[in-house]
Amino acid sequence: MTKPISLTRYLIEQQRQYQHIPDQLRLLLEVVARACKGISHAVNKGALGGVLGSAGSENVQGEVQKKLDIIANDVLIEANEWGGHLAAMASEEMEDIYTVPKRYPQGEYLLVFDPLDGSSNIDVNVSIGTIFSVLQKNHDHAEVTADDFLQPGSRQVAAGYCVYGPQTTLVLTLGNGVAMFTLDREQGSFVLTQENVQIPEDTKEFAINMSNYRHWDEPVKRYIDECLQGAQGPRGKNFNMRWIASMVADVHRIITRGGIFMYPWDQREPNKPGKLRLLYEANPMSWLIEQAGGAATNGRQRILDVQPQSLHERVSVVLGSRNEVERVTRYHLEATPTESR
Ligand SMILES: O=P(O)(O)OC[C@H]1O[C@](O)(COP(=O)(O)O)[C@@H](O)[C@@H]1O
Ligand SMILES: [Mg+2]
Ligand SMILES: [Mg+2]
Repeated sequence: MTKPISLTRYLIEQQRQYQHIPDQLRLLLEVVARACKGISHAVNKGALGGVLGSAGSENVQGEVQKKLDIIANDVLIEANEWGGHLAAMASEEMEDIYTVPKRYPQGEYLLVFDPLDGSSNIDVNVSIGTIFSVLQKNHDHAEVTADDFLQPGSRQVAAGYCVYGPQTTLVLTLGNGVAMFTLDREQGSFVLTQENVQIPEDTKEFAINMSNYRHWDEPVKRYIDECLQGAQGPRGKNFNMRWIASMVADVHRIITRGGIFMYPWDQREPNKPGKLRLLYEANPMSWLIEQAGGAATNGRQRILDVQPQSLHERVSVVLGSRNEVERVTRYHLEATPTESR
């Protein structure tokens, strides 16, 4: 039997193979993985650990915070602030950025995260996760501000997520493909379980919240209508549907067996481009998807090319199997402006 490869060993081998991975970045990723292990333990305790239910507060987006949203946020901050790898952090659960206190050594990276994705699934024991992205700090700025985080996703230096499901799985890219690690609870370490992950170009499975159908733009309705017509319709094949309502779990399925995921703009909040957040959710997931051979757009443009204007900016998301994402994007570009934003 071949010896299991730990996350640490994988990262060191990546460093040897690709000279551009600095020690600070490797150590930072190990700390993030350790924090995810801590969050995984908290999630596993569930009602026994008193971690379920609402925290009785709201985040900056006006969403009710669950206890685990706050626990996961605290675990990530506490694990990362003293290590010397980071200059600042930004989180879906915090209105402002968190700069590393001056009593700790200052690093050159910025860490961005959705500490607990899929909050509505916490109390019902359905898969949830942590999404993270690493950016480089601007060396010309003595003090880090929120503006330093407003970098397009194409400038990420690492991105990943950890899904807390039947298994705890960490999925990571440093720009050289996608690798998956499964948490071995007996050893307490993440073990490499798949390398060079590839998403099939075609699929018969779509993921979208169908209850919003009446609020969508025409191009999205057109795409879904055609899927629903199945073998009798223009696509000439039957489609299956899945919607877990945890982006991390839906994306994990797509990375594992293909599919398309959409959370498009809709009329419920016409002034917002979508529900999902560009920095914490869309950018890291889009980079992972592209690194696995898939595609990710906002319906018109590659998500990784979108220049963020604010920390908590939202974006429409279409990602997954390349040929399906290209079709949805074409439907948007072919539509007249009034039919599509
Ligand atoms: O409940 P809806 O509208 O289907 O939204 C589900 C989406 O919202 C999210 O839960 C948003 O993430 P948070 O739980 O981090 O706010 C996504 O994970 C998921 O894809
Ligand atoms: Mg989320
Ligand atoms: Mg969240």
